[in-house]
Amino acid sequence: MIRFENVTKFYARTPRPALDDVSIEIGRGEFVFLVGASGSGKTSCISLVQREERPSAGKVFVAGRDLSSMSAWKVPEHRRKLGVVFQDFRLLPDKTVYENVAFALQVIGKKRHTIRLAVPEVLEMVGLAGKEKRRPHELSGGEQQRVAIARAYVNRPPILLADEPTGNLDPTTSLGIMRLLDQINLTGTTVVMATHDEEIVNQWRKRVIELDEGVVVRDQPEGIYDSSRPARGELTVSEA
Ligand SMILES: Nc1ncnc2c1ncn2[C@@H]1O[C@H](COP(=O)(O)OP(=O)(O)OP(=O)(O)O)[C@@H](O)[C@H]1O
Repeated sequence: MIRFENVTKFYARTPRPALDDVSIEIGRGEFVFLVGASGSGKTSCISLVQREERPSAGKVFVAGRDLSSMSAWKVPEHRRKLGVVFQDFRLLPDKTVYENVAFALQVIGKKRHTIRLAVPEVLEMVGLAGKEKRRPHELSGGEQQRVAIARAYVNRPPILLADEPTGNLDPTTSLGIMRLLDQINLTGTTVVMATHDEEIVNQWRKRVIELDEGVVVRDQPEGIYDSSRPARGELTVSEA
């Protein structure tokens, strides 16, 4: 579903690469935690999958398509295969919960009757039925993240990318968000979650890919994460 082939990413005016010869393969329906210290390259991986960035060397494939040879006009279609969730929710502050989610369908030209059916269904799924008319500032952080997940998932993309989705939330609220992402994964959606959240990673025991200074230092099924342990040089990449 997602394949990185020897991907190196340099940003302008930086001495070392953000990603250094990264090769990863993530299959359809997998749930993967992408872990590593701040600056290790997690967000860069997510940006490459979205084709917000392009590799300096190597290739990124998503759903069989080589993103480097994809023409610009095909990029919006590519992005429709992805739902994306961020640490800071990124909701439209003047729109209601319903409108925030509906907007994601309006911009891709979905018909009104489709929107009227899909939005309540996804809001029910994320546990926000009854809160359709609230604006983001009238919701808790956890509820705002649920709106963001509803917006990312309403078009049922085959891939959901989540960049530190629990980064602004307390542990109990984080657990609820993680349960929701797990539930989405159980519908067959591939989920890639970048996180520092040791508690979540260690509790859920899913595949863990660890980055350290842009290098994959660990790829482990049912892995754990200990951020206090120096990653590079102490661990080897297993054939997962
Ligand atoms: N647009 C950019 N321009 C220049 N350097 C960048 C850019 N984006 C990221 N970097 C650098 O690339 C490296 C990897 O950053 P990245 O954001 O991918 O890491 P991360 O693991 O997601 O970190 P965090 O957990 O803090 O979000 C860092 O050294 C960062 O400073």
